[in-house]
Amino acid sequence: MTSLLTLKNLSVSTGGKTLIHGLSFSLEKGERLGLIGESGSGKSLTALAATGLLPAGLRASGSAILAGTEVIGAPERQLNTLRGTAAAIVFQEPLTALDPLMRVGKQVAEPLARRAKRDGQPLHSEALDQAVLALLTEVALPDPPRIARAYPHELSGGQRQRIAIAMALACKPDLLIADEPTTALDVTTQAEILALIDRLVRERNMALLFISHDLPVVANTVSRVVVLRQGEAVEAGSVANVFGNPQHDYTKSLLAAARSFDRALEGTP
Ligand SMILES: Nc1ncnc2c1ncn2[C@@H]1O[C@H](COP(=O)(O)OP(=O)(O)OP(=O)(O)O)[C@@H](O)[C@H]1O
Repeated sequence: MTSLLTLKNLSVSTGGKTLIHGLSFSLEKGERLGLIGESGSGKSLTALAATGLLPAGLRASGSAILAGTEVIGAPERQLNTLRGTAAAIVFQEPLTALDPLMRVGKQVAEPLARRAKRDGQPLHSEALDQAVLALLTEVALPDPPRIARAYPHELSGGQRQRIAIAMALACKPDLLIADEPTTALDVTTQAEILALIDRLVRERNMALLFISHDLPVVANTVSRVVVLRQGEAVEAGSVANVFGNPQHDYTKSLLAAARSFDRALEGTP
């Protein structure tokens, strides 16, 4: 079986500095993989490199094959097609994905229309409006017609993240990449957005690359993890193995930090 995403010896560098060192892992169709590691360990850069979205000044080498296409060195045109179909990313801060001056319904309509055209079944006017409302309903936004007319600043942080998720779904991706999708939200909203992602991934049979430093959330969301430290994978395996029987000292220290945080919250020493 060919994997949906295969990284082989992927490195990312800037100037003389290497930020990701020879990373290799693969993700099968419908599989859920977590990328964990402390801040600055290279989680986001891995996702950006895998989808050809590295910012200017950063250079990737090695291989990242997404849905059968080599991303590293691919022309922008090819990458655009791939991002609109094979993979979509939900970022930590929904405002980065949203245009502040455009009604959110129109923003969801754009990727929907693009994907429909690519599929040879173009959507226009009334049918497109209906598809937008259906997508807003799917991400459990209340009163979709009202939300569709709203501008991003008129929505709550959780509602904005639901819009960003709807825009990702509009691409009908085989792979959803969620990069710390709940970090910017309050705790109750975090739980709702996680439950939403969990449901959508299951219902649409998408693969999930889930980036987070919240280990309990990762344990509940994915089945396999890769542990990154300073741009290198130090450990990888099933959640049960890596969390239950960590081999690397760094993984042990991440787990110990998560446990002591939990104990502090419970008020036990
Ligand atoms: N555009 C850039 N130019 C130079 N260095 C960068 C750039 N973007 C990221 N880096 C560096 O690359 C390293 C990895 O960053 P990355 O954002 O992937 O970490 P992360 O694990 O996702 O962290 P966080 O959890 O804080 O988002 C960091 O040392 C960061 O400073």
